[in-house]
Amino acid sequence: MDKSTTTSTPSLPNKKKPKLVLVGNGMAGVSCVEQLLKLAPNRYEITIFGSEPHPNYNRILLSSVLAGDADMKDIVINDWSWYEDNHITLHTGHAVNHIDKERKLVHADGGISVPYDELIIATGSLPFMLPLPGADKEGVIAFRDIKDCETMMATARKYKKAIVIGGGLLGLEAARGLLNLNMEVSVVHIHPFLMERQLDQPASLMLQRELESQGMKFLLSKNTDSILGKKRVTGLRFTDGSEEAAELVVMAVGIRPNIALAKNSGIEINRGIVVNDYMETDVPNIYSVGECAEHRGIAYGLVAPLYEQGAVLAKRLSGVETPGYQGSVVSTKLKVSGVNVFSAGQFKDAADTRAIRLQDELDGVYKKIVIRNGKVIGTVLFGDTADGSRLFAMIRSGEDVAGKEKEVLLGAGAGGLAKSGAELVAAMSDDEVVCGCNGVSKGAIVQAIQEKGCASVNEIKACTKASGSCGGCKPLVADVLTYVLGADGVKTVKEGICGCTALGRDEVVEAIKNMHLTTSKEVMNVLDWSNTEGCSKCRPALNYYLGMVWPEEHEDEKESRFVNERNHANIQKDGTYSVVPRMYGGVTTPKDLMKIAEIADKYEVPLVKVTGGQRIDLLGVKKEHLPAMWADLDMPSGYAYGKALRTVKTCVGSTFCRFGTQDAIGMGIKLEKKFERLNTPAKVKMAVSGCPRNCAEATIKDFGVIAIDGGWELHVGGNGGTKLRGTDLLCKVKTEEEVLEWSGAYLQYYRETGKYNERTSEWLERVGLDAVKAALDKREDRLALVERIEQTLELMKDPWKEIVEQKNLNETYMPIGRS
Ligand SMILES: Cc1cc2nc3c(=O)[nH]c(=O)nc-3n(C[C@H](O)[C@H](O)[C@H](O)COP(=O)(O)OP(=O)(O)OC[C@H]3O[C@@H](n4cnc5c(N)ncnc54)[C@H](O)[C@@H]3O)c2cc1C
Ligand SMILES: NC(=O)c1ccc[n+]([C@@H]2O[C@H](COP(=O)([O-])OP(=O)(O)OC[C@H]3O[C@@H](n4cnc5c(N)ncnc54)[C@H](O)[C@@H]3O)[C@@H](O)[C@H]2O)c1
Ligand code: SF4
Ligand code: FES
Repeated sequence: MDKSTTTSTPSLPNKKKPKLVLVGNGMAGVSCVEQLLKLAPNRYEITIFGSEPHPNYNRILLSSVLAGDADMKDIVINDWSWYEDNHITLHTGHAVNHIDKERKLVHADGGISVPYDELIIATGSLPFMLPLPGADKEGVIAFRDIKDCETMMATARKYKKAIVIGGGLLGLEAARGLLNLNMEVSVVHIHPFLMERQLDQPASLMLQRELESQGMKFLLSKNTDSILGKKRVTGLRFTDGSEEAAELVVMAVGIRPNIALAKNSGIEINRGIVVNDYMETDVPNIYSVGECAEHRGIAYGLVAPLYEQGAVLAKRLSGVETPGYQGSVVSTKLKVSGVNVFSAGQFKDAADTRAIRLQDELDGVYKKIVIRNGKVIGTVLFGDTADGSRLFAMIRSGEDVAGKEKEVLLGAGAGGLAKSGAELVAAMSDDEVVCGCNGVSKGAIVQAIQEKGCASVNEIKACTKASGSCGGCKPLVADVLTYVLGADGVKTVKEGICGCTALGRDEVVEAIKNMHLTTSKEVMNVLDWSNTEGCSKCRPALNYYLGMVWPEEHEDEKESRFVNERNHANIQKDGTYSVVPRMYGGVTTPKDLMKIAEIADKYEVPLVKVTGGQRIDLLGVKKEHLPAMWADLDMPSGYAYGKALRTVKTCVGSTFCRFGTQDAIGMGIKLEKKFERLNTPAKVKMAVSGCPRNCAEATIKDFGVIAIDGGWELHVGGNGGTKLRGTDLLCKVKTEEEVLEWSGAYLQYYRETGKYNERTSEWLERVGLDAVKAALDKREDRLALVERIEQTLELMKDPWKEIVEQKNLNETYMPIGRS
């Protein structure tokens, strides 16, 4: 992306045009110029100075570049040609060092001086570097620009151990990126809770648990005292005397408005450059927008308000009337894949506020709204953030919700059933904001689709900018498209399974089959992966696809699995583990119960809990006790951590219940014994009820069996989690053998066509019930699928049995964090 330090394109000679100079070629300043060019295309002769050697790029997406989900070339917002096309003179690699207010001149490094009539200062922020002894050592960096990003990527090729100081948005995104680059990462945070500026304590704890399960390590309530090492950093020492080794230290402890230029030029500053509602400084014809500007005492650090500021200034400079900038309520999302966090407004409790909270620790969902005087003033969402834009719109509009506060929190889920994306969009008002970064409403997107013919997310981006910054609103933009055009009208734009490839799931699986690829390395080489090591998204997916296509030849690549699967145990929030033995159909015996009790006692298990899946969870187990506990238990693993069959819940059925028409327990045990250990694209839950009263809740399971007079109903695609979905009826059968045949064929069809990480509820929505019925309708097709699943099932082994049968338990067992 680097070109030369200076690209100078003389603008069209026009003496009458006033000269506009922009200092800072970043997101806020250039966005203001873009708007100005739209409002008054030929009004100014424009010059832009940027101290970085790049054209205008999307700083936000540096996190995605680091994580391997985007390429440097993807993050350019305005390429070199944009400046030329708009007759803008661009000086890159040249910092402006002084403003001569009297003579209206800017002076830049390299002896360049340029006169101005109007001047915009948009110099952004500087990362705050803790002034610690040793902070100047090699390997101690910030995360702010392309250079930092490149340094991290190069460091990861040579070194193994990184520490990120600061558990805020930036620190966590940096940490996730470094993990993807195969570094071991510890995050040092001064507070006891992560992202304390954006989250309350419960959400913060859930976030920590999720990130720990991804392999991140946290050192909380830690204050760094000094940076160790000679020339290069070797570690950190903390004020409590403890030390931690590191070969790379990334400081992400906040930012400071970059006001040096304004300060040395005599422009009024406080924390930032002080501006009024029209973004004017105290000096005539000098304005400021972006992170360097301080408006009504606030210097913002997110793009949405900065773009609003730019829009106001563009109007001011083009003579379009504007009420001025009134300040912004901000919302944030963390850009870490697999983690949904949203927070907006004033979400902390105060004496004059009341909050409603909903916490579901099983599915990892937390929702909170804060109410003052009948109005929503803040929200925190974890796990399920679908209601974020609706709640944010309420906060911004100040709508009176007195009396219906609970409805507001439960939102789309109220009344029990989750709504589809298109239904959610239908319920949104036209002025509700879909893209927070760019302030694009549902109405504006609908207009772009209906009036400008946009038929894909990319075309909408080009037209409205929606989804062009952090990208977090892409799914919602896609939902608006589907809502307006219907699924058939939407252009399918090819998207790869991750940032390492443009190939989609089906193409990758086809290539694995046709080219007989049996290892991830082979797939990545042959299919030209851009990142030869793969990333956290494609590695586990490839491991699954390879195992599905070549059950015998493919050797499970343990290092590609997520940490819980790698360790055959669920890590808990306090760093301990849970042990869940299988209990087929929820049935146990006094002997097994006594054994479990003895073991719980022997290993001082702090909590013994009966789970929703009808088994017993031993919680709070120390890692070093795991192998011995499993050896003592001598019971099969319940796979409570895996993308595999979890449980088969049963009711008592005809064995004891007077309503029962069939043996639900017996059927459930058969199913569980048949499919235990089977790898599936995502977790699978089953249930069997002995009559249509359905006490085992089979209609919210991936595969539900309900006894009816003379047979069984087979239900599919249910989900009782965050996105509640009732099952669809697949078929009715007469015998238990038929239940086993249909369930085997159904599961294998899901295994062969599902995307990795896609639950059956999502898969069924995507492929359609009719397609599934058609695939299973003919007996010969069903038997072919059953044959393939049988081949796989024959090869499955109990992981803990294997581990405990090894001579040296602790050596064989792979601790968290090591592969
Ligand atoms: C990794 C990362 C991820 C982020 N993710 C998000 C996110 O998800 N959502 C969100 O809303 N925000 C996010 N942000 C914050 C967002 O990027 C900033 O708010 C935004 O870039 C600020 O824009 P700006 O124009 O004010 O400053 P900048 O984009 O920093 O631009 C300022 C430019 O001015 C140049 N400059 C400085 N001084 C001079 C000078 N004297 N002469 C010439 N040029 C000069 C600088 O080199 C810089 O290029 C993220 C930031 C980072 C670093
Ligand atoms: N997804 C996003 O929206 C996103 C992503 C990245 C960056 N950003 C923006 O970039 C800017 C910088 O982000 P940031 O996370 O550095 O800023 P921040 O101020 O939000 O967070 C800094 C964190 O560092 C912690 N901290 C401070 N001193 C510390 C110390 N000595 N040791 C350990 N921890 C310490 C603080 O408690 C705080 O939580 C912010 O404006 C942020 O909004 C946004
Ligand atoms: S589903 Fe029917 S058989 Fe099973 S427990 Fe309930 S009432 Fe009894
Ligand atoms: S919300 Fe960030 S790009 Fe739309």
